[in-house]
Amino acid sequence: MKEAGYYDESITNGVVVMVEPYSQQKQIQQVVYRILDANLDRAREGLRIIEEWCRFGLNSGQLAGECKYLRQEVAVWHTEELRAARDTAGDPGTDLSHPQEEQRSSIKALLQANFCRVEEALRVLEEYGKLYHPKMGQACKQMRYRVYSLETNLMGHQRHQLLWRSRLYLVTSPSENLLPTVEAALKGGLTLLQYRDKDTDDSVRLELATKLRQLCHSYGALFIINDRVDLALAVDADGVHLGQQDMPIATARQLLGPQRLIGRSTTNADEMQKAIAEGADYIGVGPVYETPTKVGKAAAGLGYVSYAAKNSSVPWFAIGGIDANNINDVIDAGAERVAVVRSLMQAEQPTLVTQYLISQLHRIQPES
Ligand SMILES: Cc1ncc(COP(=O)(O)OP(=O)(O)O)c(N)n1
Ligand SMILES: Cc1nc(C(=O)O)sc1CCOP(=O)(O)O
Ligand SMILES: [Mg+2]
Repeated sequence: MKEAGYYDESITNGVVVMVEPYSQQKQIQQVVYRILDANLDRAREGLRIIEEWCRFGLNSGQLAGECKYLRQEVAVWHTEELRAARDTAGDPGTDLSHPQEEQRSSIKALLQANFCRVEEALRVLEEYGKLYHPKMGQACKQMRYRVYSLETNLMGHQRHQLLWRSRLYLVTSPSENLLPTVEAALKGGLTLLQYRDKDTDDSVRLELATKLRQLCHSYGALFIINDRVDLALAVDADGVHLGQQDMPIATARQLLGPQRLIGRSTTNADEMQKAIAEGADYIGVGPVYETPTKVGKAAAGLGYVSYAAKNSSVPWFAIGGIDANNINDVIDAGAERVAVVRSLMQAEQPTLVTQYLISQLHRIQPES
């Protein structure tokens, strides 16, 4: 590669520009080379960490392939002269680490930290690369945008995988013990929570939703907001649950983007087909039994559960009046997933009830 020519000229168009003596030019060049070398390494390492999760955690050849492609694109710029500039012993940065780098609360946090690392490294490469090769800045900029897309796709993929794996869905009701109850359920293996509160001030909703999102994500669980797309965006929730009277799915999708989850309540076959056609990521199927939590809504019954078992192409959750006593009837009707409010919000031992409900949902389905 040609040496950086920026330091060579003393007069350009009759204007005197700053010139460093040759020895200083060389020194500056070495510094630029070291910056490029360090950040090329950083970008590749971060991509490799993300790639391993795509490959072994998500089993996604497509996402892993994109990581590998980006790693190889980065490697093209890692020339011998840049590697030769490395001086690890003389680098004061090798001992510097932030406490947050020493602990990761979840895979999501680990991935996000590494995406940040790759994106930052590419930004550095974009700027300093302009001093090295006329095409390096532009190439790194394009890679950075590809990494942004990869991040969006991967996070969406993660959410969908966890949604499919989730058997039990806790929908909250207002409670003095909201956070401890939710945490107890998370300890029991809950991976999907919906914050539902029809009568509280928005300031309180915002505060509680923020805390619940943090709590859920620290346990690697998905966090959904009932009814309110604006609140879901404000607290960076994983998605929103919309009933038949709530916002149309298409409008919510426009606001939330393709990667967040949208659930829809359904009570009959027509509503189910419409919700799926409109792009719902999952559906609620109920009420299976009449319930005081949703006063005035007639039961759809176990017949609708059986219909859903045969016809739904998206994950669906039987909901309404389900508890430890009748869950096996609902499972026998074909349900693999259920959503509950009172069974957990009013449980004396939410961890144990969560474990019990999940264990029943994992039992082998009877032959039909
Ligand atoms: C999982 C799940 N299923 C159904 C509902 C009910 O939604 P909706 O009909 O909009 O009623 P409200 O919950 O808003 O009163 C739900 N929330 N979650
Ligand atoms: C919020 C909700 N939606 C329903 C529906 O059928 O759409 S039933 C329901 C309440 C479920 O509460 P519990 O588990 O306490 O019976
Ligand atoms: Mg609603």
